[in-house]
Amino acid sequence: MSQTILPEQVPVLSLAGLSADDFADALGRSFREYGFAVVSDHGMDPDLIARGWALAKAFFALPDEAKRAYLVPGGAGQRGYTAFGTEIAKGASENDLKEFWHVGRELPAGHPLAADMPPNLWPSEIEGFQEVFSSLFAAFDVAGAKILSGVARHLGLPADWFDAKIDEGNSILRLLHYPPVSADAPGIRAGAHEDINLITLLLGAEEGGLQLLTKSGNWIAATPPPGALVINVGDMLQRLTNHVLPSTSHRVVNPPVERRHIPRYSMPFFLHLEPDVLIEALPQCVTADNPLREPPITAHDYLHQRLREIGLKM
Ligand SMILES: O=C(O)CCC(=O)C(=O)O
Ligand SMILES: [Fe+2]
Repeated sequence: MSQTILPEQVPVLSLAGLSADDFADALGRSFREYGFAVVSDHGMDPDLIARGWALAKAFFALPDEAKRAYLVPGGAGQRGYTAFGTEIAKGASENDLKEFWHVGRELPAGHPLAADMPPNLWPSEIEGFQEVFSSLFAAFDVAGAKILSGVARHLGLPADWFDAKIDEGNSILRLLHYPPVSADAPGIRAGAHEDINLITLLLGAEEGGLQLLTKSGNWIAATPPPGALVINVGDMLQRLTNHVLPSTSHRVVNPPVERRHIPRYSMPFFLHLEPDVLIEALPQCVTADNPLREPPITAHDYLHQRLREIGLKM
């Protein structure tokens, strides 16, 4: 496989600037070709996002010992803090050069899905953290539902087809910090992997380093305009569409030597189905040319199988 980085780019689509049908069409084409789409004018409040960046930076600047107070033993990294060097891409030999914080969906006490969605932790050192990231979680939920409505239209489904399946989905907002890298650092910031969930909406990729693997086997850089979302198909949507929409390998490479002192921050929202939803290939995606690839599985069972593979669950 070639390691050359080609100048090819995933096109930028304006969510506000296109009609619902045109957006669905352009999104579907981008997802089929790249498993990725770059979406501007997504409606998320830029001031809220700016506050989120400031608070994420403040949290990661805390001493290690303070951050480690928010590790959740046995929690499979699903809430609170995961320390530098814990996660490893499936099949990789080096652990990733990153630390992160996870915010999940807040459910009322006694909710039937509480076993799947434990309460969040909030760092008491950082004022406003809970308020800002709860609001950002809600904003990602809204943006994600709009994107999935486009996916539904593209697949010939009713525009609201996903709504009831994601309303209380086990989605996760991840605040990522890739610290400065030493000149001789082994490995890369995040090894090549595919995301487990339905779709991922990512802020912060304008910082550089994110690359995706094209169908022809070349790595290309994701280069969104400032503030745009980089959105990718995860394994669950790939499975639901019988691989018509591909879950594409991506990675975060180390910066060139002269930029290695610069940390990188990003914010992916892993949009999940509700745990009991059965992921079963859509009939319109199973054809003579593309026979059924994988059997049905619930979102819950699939997630836990995958968490074991990436070192977050024993
Ligand atoms: O930080 C990035 O740009 C990508 C992060 C990512 O792919 C992930 O956390 O799954
Ligand atoms: Fe990813």
